[in-house]
Amino acid sequence: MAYSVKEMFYSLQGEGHHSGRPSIFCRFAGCNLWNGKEASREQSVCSFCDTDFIGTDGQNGGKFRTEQALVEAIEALWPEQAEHKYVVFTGGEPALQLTNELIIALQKRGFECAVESNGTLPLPSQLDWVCISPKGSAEITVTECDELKLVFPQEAAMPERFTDIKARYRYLSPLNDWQQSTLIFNSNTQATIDYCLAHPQWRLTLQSHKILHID
Ligand SMILES: C[S@@+](CC[C@H](N)C(=O)[O-])C[C@H]1O[C@@H](n2cnc3c(N)ncnc32)[C@H](O)[C@@H]1O
Ligand SMILES: Nc1nc2[nH]cc(C(=O)O)c2c(=O)[nH]1
Ligand code: SF4
Ligand SMILES: [Mg+2]
Repeated sequence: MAYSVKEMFYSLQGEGHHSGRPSIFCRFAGCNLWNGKEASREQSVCSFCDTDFIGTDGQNGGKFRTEQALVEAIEALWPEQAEHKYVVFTGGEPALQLTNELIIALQKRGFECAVESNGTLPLPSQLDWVCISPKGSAEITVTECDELKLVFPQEAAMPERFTDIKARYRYLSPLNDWQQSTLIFNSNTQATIDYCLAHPQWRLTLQSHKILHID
């Protein structure tokens, strides 16, 4: 199986349950809910995406023709000799490309494998951590996850719609301006705080990498 990767980098997980954890991000190209072009953003099912996932031209990006080639490129980004290896597959929508073969090959090299997915497509069974982030009116087909991380508020995807999804943790992440790489306190942040206080099964998470100005 060949993989199209927009970019790969080593940083701290900025969002959700593993916030602060050193992680390699492997960002696959392409998404099923938006083609990535500004001209079609408004007509898309997902219209607030903050990420460029078109093509393979980002840092450490490229076309990887085999699992082995991608495994080696990921391994090369982890600090030498260090343990607690962790890779987060994101995108774009990683479910379009991610396979158990890739995950198992990385696990053999000592990596835990996590995914950030919109939850509309089936995911490989061997993942160590599954984070689902529902988008607008898109139907969620994943029924169980480790972490449900909902961008808030979304008219067609309010938290009550997802009570049937089994999740170890439920987070609300304030909707941020996709044109801004800095996190600024705004009315969405306040609305998220208010919703969590009134519905304590939900916890606040912030895109902390946008506060810290790291990748
Ligand atoms: C770019 S997406 C890629 C993974 C997958 N397609 C998804 O949507 O979960 C990575 C994460 O960024 C979040 N995200 C994207 N745009 C955002 C925005 N404008 N404000 C807050 N979170 C955003 C998504 O909800 C998701 O949790
Ligand atoms: N630091 C950092 N944390 C992240 N968590 C999820 C991200 C993503 O774009 O999927 C992301 C990202 O792009 N950077
Ligand atoms: S589903 Fe994820 S990658 Fe696709 S457009 Fe929405 S936020 Fe971006
Ligand atoms: Mg991001």
